[in-house]
Amino acid sequence: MATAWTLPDHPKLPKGKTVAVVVLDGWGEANPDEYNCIHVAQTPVMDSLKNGAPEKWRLVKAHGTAVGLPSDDDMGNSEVGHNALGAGRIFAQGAKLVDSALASGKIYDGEGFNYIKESFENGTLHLIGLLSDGGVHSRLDQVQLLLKGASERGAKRIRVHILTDGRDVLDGSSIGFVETLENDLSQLREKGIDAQIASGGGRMYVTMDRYENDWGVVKRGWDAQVLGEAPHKFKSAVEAVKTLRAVPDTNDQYLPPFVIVDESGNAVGPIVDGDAVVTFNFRADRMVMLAKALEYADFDKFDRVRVPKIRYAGMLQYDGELLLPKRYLVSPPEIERTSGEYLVKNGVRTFACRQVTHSFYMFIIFVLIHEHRSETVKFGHVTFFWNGNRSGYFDESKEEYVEVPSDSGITFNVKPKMKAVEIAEKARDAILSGKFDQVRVNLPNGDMVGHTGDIEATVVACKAADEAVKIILDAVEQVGGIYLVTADHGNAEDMVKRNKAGKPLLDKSGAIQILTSHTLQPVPVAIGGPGLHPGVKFRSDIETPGLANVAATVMNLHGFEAPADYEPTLIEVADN
Ligand SMILES: O=C(O)[C@H](O)COP(=O)(O)O
Ligand SMILES: [Mn+2]
Ligand SMILES: [Mn+2]
Repeated sequence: MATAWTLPDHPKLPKGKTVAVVVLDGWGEANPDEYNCIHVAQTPVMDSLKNGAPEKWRLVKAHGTAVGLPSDDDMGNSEVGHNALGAGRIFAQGAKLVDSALASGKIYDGEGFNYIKESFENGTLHLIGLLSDGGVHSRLDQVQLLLKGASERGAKRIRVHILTDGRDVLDGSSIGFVETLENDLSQLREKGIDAQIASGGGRMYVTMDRYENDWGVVKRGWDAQVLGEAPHKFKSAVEAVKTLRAVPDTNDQYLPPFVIVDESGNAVGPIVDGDAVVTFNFRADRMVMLAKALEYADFDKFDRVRVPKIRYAGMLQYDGELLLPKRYLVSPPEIERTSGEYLVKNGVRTFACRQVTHSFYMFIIFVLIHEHRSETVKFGHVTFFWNGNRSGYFDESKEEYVEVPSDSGITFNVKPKMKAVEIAEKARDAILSGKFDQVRVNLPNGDMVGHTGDIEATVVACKAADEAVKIILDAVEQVGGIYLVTADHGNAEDMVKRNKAGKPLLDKSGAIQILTSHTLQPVPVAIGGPGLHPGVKFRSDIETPGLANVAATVMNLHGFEAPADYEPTLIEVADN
């Protein structure tokens, strides 16, 4: 059935207000203590939203089943958080879809697996991805099942190219994951399968860049994985990780690339003609660049030196618009009819097609042009993820996506303010220009600096994000607009691993265990601004709302009712 794109008018809320949608990345709500960097930081603007208008500030769930993850033990993340914010519904996410496909065995019946299987007789099966149980980009138990399943279905020679984590899991945990994998591979070897780890490196330094921020990262991985060349050579991956971690100031996230070599010093697993490759991350953003390098014939981002003729499949298809990669083991969630697409179509499509009278009215009062700003490390969050893992515009004439380049080649604790002011100033200018009805931004500081585990720097980061919010809210004030400030998941509000009672855990040496990852905490949603109808307040009848309830709320703020199958709006309008 054709989609009915026209949204009903909201019975009480007007159209034509400028709406600023601000997503604070990694900004959850937690008990105030010394490891809550948001609490420790001076954040007068966010504090005033919380304390100034209790009926216009509330918490929503940003993790687990509320955002389509397998269980409520799964922390939120940017992909699922922004997907829910933009799509207004909860879709079973990659982690869950891969779980079911493995459990039912359907993964082995699909086109993707049958394609790579053609290489099993004469070639090697290479698995490349993030080795941890973080559940954000990949999960070790899924890799274990895939190894078992592939070997039972004829893979005779297997090479695993690992990326160590320390970002979605504790730093230092990489050794345990490598040992677990080594154990599995040795069991396969006992069954006569030639299975080994072939290369590795830390996720932030090798392979897993995103949004084309730094192709050098992908090249380092390519050299090790495909060419079998790296500055460090070891006989085993456990030895590699232990040795490289012993160097001062290194951590799991930033381990240099290494290859595993045989007795004669030759790399054990370069990728060659006839091999099969699976990138086993289910999350797209940090695998798209490698997918391009593996799949595109025309490629000029770095010199690939040798481009093997391989059969390549992603765990999922990473980009539904680019159809990248062409082959994949599990179909991604079909996140369609996102709020962004609806809103664009209600500004323009109605004008262009049949509903002439209505559309003319719409056109005059609602030329909808979105402006989306963020710096490169988070750029795609308010575009790609927001739009249901889809790159590109819905209607280029009505949308503008602008990117503020990130600093590259540094860890963000060095510059915790990042480009927050630049992002906010661009948003401010867009709001003041009067050309845009929705200005959507992501402020990355709490998250990007939170992931470094540097508490002092994260406090500076939170203050910087708060200052950026002020710049944006001041502009909203000037144009008589509306704001909705929220976050995609927690991070900076809790920087320490805790026991069940909430007490910080200590490591063997008595030091606190720093939490570099996201959290299970809820996030705030605050609305306001001079353009907000005075009767608007948060409903009290939605008991456990989540991020998916935000899309209908934003549609209301633009003067529309949300589609019936969207999660309900958070707001109601009292007659006064
Ligand atoms: O990719 C990352 O940086 C982390 O694994 C998750 O962080 P994000 O979900 O905030 O991007
Ligand atoms: Mn995030
Ligand atoms: Mn993050």
